Amino acid sequence: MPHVAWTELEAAARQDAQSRIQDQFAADPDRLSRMTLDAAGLHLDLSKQSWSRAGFEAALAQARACDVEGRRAALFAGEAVNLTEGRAVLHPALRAPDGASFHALGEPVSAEVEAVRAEMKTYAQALRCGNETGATGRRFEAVLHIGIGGSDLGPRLIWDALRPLDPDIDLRFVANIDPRDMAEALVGLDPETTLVVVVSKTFSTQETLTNAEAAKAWLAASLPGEGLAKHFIGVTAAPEKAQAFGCGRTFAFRDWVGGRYSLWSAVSLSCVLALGWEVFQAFLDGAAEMDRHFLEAPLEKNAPVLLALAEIYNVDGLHRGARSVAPYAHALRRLPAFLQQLEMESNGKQVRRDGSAAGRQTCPVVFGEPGSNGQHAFFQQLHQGPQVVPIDFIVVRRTCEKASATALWANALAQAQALMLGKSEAEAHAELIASGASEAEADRLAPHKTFPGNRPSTTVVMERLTPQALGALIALYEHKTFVEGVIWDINSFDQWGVELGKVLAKALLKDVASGAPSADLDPSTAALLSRLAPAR
Ligand SMILES: O=P(O)(O)OC[C@H]1O[C@H](O)[C@H](O)[C@@H](O)[C@@H]1O
Repeated sequence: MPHVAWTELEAAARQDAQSRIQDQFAADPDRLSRMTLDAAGLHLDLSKQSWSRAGFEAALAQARACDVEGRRAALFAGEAVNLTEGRAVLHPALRAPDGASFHALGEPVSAEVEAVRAEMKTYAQALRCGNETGATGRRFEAVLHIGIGGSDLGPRLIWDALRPLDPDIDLRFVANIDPRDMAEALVGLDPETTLVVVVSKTFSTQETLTNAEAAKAWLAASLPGEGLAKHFIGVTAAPEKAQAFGCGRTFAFRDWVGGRYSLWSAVSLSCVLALGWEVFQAFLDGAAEMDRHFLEAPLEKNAPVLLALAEIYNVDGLHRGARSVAPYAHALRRLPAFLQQLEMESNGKQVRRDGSAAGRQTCPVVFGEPGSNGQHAFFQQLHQGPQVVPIDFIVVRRTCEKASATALWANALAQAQALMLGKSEAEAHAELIASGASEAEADRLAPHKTFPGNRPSTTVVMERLTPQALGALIALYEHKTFVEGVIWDINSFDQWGVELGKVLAKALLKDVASGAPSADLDPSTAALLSRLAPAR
């Protein structure tokens, strides 16, 4: 396909850069109804974005010109959309209801997906009711989940979001190769009642294998050798490697499940064990509902498409290179970290699918913190910094059964309002005078108390943080990421950018082991290495 021009979108954005968001409501009386929608139990409000009606139409035209609908069909049809690795990308198959018929590169996959789901369900039931025990016959009371990147962030998000206050199974996570992570996770655990779930798509990730070995040593110190396998579960696309490591049981998934899209698979087994199958099924159902919406809703009322277009408009039209995300729910505190991997590992690319230079900004830097904590930290920059940073507010109406979350969501709404409206220097001046400041004092302080405003945001609202709502929310961002990749014409499903560092780390470890740094090290790295390497 020839490269699509950006002329109209850029021209519309130049125009919109001259206007203020709040004035768009008067200019276009339908703005609120056109820019709000409901999908899979979530409500989205994109009316505080920077686009005018013409700007939105230009963004929509860009999506059509890039054949978002055709590429979406190719994704769901299991074509090799990950073209640098020749793989299908079929995470929607993992959450589709029983009886679906997905194909990966022409091969049927749904029966296998259902079989693994059934296996997870049976195993979880047996473990939770005490039929599946450890080497000494005691029931499992804790699960230690070892994995990193896509084999960690998703399950951790699910657990934090959905865990009961007082869980009957204690779920701990270890990702970092820093031994401190493992040491903290093991505090208070009893080897006899701990199940270790080693999660790695490749089963060759250095951090995960190192931590798995450490866990093995910890278990071996107190358990009979022959029973060790009962305490090790492998979740991987390379089951033979998990068996060779000593896992007594493995749950498999295929290479058409990308690491950062794998939380719908057995990668979340630990969560299934700790939360029960019903909770996980509801989580899958929420995502499947978002899949249906993504497939069926017209582009102009399609939640992932609109979310993607708002970002495209900010990045490509208005040159905004960062986006913040603020979940106003303590239980969603890991969402920013999850989205960082999902979006930046998917779309942080500089070449098009055909290998030519993208020649433009692609994925913005994504960062965030839960609200309202972030307000007391980096929001200063969002309100008054020279750089405009669009933000997504995730608002949960009721976060807790016992207490009202009104103060929480009122803060979210107020932040979005403040970012959009701002405060002029004249207003700041008048306020200072009204509070008793002298004219000279008001002149001096007013510039410091001025807010430029006109800063865009999207608000996503859910009634409660149910498993369904969480599933829908994550699927919403997955499809948004996909649509952006289509419009930027990049492959969202490889991650070559993480490889070089791994190779160099291996070489440095070799240097340390041999005690002889290789001669071709740059002076800075050589000096740091000699400072850090233990003297021989
Ligand atoms: O699941 P694994 O094979 O252990 O991979 C874990 C993670 O490491 C890799 O370096 C990639 O950056 C991630 O996409 C992946 O999720």
